[in-house]
Amino acid sequence: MRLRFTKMHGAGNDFVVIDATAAPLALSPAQLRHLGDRRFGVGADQILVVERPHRDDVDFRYRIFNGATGDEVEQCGNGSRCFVRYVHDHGLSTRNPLRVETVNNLLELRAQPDGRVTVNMNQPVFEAARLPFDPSGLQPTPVNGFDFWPLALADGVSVEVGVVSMGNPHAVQRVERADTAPVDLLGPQVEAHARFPRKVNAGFMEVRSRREIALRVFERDAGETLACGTGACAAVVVGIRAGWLDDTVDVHTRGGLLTIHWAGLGHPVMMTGPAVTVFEGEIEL
Ligand SMILES: N[C@@H](CCC[C@H](N)C(=O)O)C(=O)O
Repeated sequence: MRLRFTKMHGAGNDFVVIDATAAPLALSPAQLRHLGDRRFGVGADQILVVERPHRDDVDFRYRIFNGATGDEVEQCGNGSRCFVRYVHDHGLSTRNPLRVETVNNLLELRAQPDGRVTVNMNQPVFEAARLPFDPSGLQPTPVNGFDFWPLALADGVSVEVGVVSMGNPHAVQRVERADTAPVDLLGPQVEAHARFPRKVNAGFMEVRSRREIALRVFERDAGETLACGTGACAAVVVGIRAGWLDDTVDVHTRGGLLTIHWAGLGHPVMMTGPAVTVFEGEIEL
């Protein structure tokens, strides 16, 4: 099968985007991994598939697969911005804002005049069972009334994480400096920690001021990426709940800048950032 694709990125978190609006497309995990493979395929952190919606009140459905495993995941912040750019650039819709369903959510996305995209990422979810996260027997450390949970890692190391779901699970720890944080060492241990039965995205947040953080994320089934949109939302939410951050925060990732706004409990998280097309192509699968 010959497949047309578009290579895109949002702050360096990169995607292969495929149009399945004309006809249904069922790619196998092996085909998805091939698309994600940086040496033998195209190369991408995630594969995004644009489909017709299953319900009347939204414009599209979009599905997300981690490129390294081919497994479907619930949410991808940077991908959702690229999805809007893709749909507009390929003439699939001129609507703005667009409403889109993901496997477990409904998002509203708005292309901005400056080329960036703003996404209503919905409200963060803190219930442990919904991540899922198993806190049984653990003693949390409350910071400003928000719980940080101790995670025992190898060699007697323990880290304290704030846990939150942005549709997908996140565990965020505060570090002195993001650039020297031991992401390679601790990221895989947090990601696969037994307390997270479906694994977790591991965030390392440096608070630079009340309006600025630096963030690195070791993504579930992807390794460290240059940016993680849901990770940026999760880190800012945790920082606001802990009393460290104001409601609008610039998040510096290794691949670019994202701006996150959250007015607090009961409000959705708004994420603004870039969405860029790199090239288009065809591949034999
Ligand atoms: N890059 C993404 C998140 C992609 C999914 C993640 N790896 C997971 O498994 O939950 C983003 O920008 O949010």
